[in-house]
Amino acid sequence: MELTITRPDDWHVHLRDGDLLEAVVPHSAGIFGRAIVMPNLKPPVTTTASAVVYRESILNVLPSDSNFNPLMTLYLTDNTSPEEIKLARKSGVIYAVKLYPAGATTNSQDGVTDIFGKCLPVLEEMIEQNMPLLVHGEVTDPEVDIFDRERIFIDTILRPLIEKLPELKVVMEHITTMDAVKFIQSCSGSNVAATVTPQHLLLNRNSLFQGGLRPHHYCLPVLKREEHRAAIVSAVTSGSKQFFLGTDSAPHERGRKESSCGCAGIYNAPVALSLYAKVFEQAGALDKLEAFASFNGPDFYGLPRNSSTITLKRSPWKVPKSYSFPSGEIIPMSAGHTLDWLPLFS
Ligand SMILES: NC(=O)N[C@@H](CC(=O)O)C(=O)O
Ligand SMILES: [Zn+2]
Ligand SMILES: [Zn+2]
Repeated sequence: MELTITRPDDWHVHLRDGDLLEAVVPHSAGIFGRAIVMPNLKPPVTTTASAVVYRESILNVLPSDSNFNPLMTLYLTDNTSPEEIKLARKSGVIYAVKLYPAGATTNSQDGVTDIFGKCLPVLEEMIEQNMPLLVHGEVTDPEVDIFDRERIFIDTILRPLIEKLPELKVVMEHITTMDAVKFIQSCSGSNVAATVTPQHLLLNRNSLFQGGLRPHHYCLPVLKREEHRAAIVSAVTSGSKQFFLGTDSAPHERGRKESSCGCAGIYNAPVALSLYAKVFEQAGALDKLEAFASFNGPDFYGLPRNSSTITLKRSPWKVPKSYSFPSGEIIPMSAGHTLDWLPLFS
């Protein structure tokens, strides 16, 4: 059996830089037409000028026959100016601005400390320029239980923000809870959406401790209870246009994951599409995969859908145990496992 769909895009990916960039770009570019590229490098991509340079470095490592189009983002800080948003729009290569609450996740230390106090003029300019805000939706207060950080972010920051600026386009990235599902569904109109990762559709928090501590299942927001996973699966397989594909593929060198203080992030670019297909097949909703993977994202961003296609063959294939690159190894999600849907590269 084969399934041919419009070529999907990845609306949330970390391509990193240096030799890690070189190692991971071909995996994303082989499957996806476009990708929204996260700006949390060291130092972060806070200006249009640095986003343009970063984009060039991605284009430089693309396989020669690739049409992959990296859609760049700016990293929002307390000091981002409305002028920078105008420049970003004018550049023609920047498609969104990313909110990392300071301290919430990998390389977020330069993120926003007080969105209402520091960022309203920038957000108003984003409305003007029709530039979406992408949100890592977790509060950073260390007193708040890590499993509650997304829910409390919705109540204390996201809902008030959307009430204050209803015209702002907002994507809640990598949602992990039924609270987020309900919140997204409660936002009427077309301005609020969410991306969903393969790991949050397939794994619950038990997978962090299955037979021992599993650093390769650790990402942020952290995996939640089974009831949350099930709610996210129902939402994406319902056919709602408010949910779309964003892998959050986030490679870290093996030693940085398998460590006494391991980094958050799951590398899933080579397996993501196969895993999404598995989720939709298990839910009896394979007919809804194409909209989730290839239509809802571009429709939300106001971009054309891709004109090329990709074919998935229902044929078992074995995921490599690791990928080597000059400074080490990266371990993909489902490493060493057999998956059912094989993407045929075109
Ligand atoms: N998801 C993660 O666990 N990590 C991401 C950052 C992020 O998306 O929050 C990373 O950059 O490693
Ligand atoms: Zn994040
Ligand atoms: Zn991410």
